[in-house]
Amino acid sequence: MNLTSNRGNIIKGKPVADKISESLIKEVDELVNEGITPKLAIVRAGSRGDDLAYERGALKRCQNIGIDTEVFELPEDIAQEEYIDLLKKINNDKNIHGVLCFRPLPKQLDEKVIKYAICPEKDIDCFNPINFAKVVEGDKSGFPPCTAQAVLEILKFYEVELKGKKVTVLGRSNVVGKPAAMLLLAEHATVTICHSRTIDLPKVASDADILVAAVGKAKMATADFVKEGAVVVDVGINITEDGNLCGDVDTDGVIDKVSMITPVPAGVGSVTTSILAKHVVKACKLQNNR
Ligand SMILES: NC(=O)C1=CN([C@@H]2O[C@H](COP(=O)(O)OP(=O)(O)OC[C@H]3O[C@@H](n4cnc5c(N)ncnc54)[C@H](OP(=O)(O)O)[C@@H]3O)[C@@H](O)[C@H]2O)C=CC1
Ligand SMILES: Nc1nc(=O)c2c([nH]1)NC[C@@H]1CN(c3ccc(C(=O)N[C@@H](CCC(=O)O)C(=O)O)cc3)C=[N+]21
Repeated sequence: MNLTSNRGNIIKGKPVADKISESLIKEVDELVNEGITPKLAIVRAGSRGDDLAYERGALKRCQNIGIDTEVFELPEDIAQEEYIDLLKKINNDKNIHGVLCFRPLPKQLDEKVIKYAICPEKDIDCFNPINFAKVVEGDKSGFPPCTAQAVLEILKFYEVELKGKKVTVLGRSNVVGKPAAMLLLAEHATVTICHSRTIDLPKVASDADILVAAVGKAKMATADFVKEGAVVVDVGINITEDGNLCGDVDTDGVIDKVSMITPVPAGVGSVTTSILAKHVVKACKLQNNR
């Protein structure tokens, strides 16, 4: 990538997402010609705002690529047995190749039980521990969480060297922080993971060549979190008082220090949905021995 200056480059998700979509359109075309249409099932209990935002983006992306979708909308107070019965039905449905269960689950549902109910072959957002273990082992045959994978795809697209680089990940959730750290480790980065109990966050963060913020606290990472010339990937999606989206990084405050930074919106979020689509196509091909 030809960057015009070595400071303050905003690296957008769209070119990364477009490149992935373009090759998926061709792959889906070939499958459809053979009578196979990849299909994604989305399981949503209740109507949380961030689930709906992801759902809208995912449906639009799949539609553009030619992937079928079906949303299973459940009441927020759905009983555990019913939720598991639905997953069993999806597991047995040959026309559905991938399933996305929005997380966190409503509190009456026991994640420790439900995560085993999705068969690993259709588990395209890494809910089942089998797929999570593969991420930790560096086994690429599974499905890492789409957002964690999106972080990697952006860094690769913009040719950011990872080997031997110091990377700090802010956040250790199973959906984003922890798997992103494992994927970066597999690329031979030296990874530090921070969380709410980390002492002197700015010091640990500002030691990094690459900073990944996945905390869920609007503009928390200020200029003192960032080393001169660092690359910053802002995963956070926070809704501000005026209804706009903002990241976990105080972009205005850090822009003059960084070499590259992903924006919010139009950064990691737009790549996440294209990875989701990529995983559905991969699952579909594996299930059809392609
Ligand atoms: N771009 C995209 O496509 C996506 C974006 N997101 C966004 O990414 C962000 C993170 O999501 P997710 O991982 O699900 O969030 P979680 O709430 O599950 O995890 C947040 C993590 O941040 C840590 N944390 C919270 N507050 C602090 C603090 N003050 N200092 C240091 N660490 C802190 C927590 O630490 P501890 O473990 O100690 O509690 C936890 O590990 C959110 O903004 C979410 O909206 C999520 C999915 C997709
Ligand atoms: N199993 C699971 N995996 C998730 O990754 C997951 C989840 N559950 N539950 C909900 C949260 C929240 N989340 C969002 C993703 C994109 C947008 C979003 O706004 N996306 C815009 C783009 C935003 C941008 O441009 O940055 C779009 O796709 O058009 C919002 C929220 C995922 N999550």
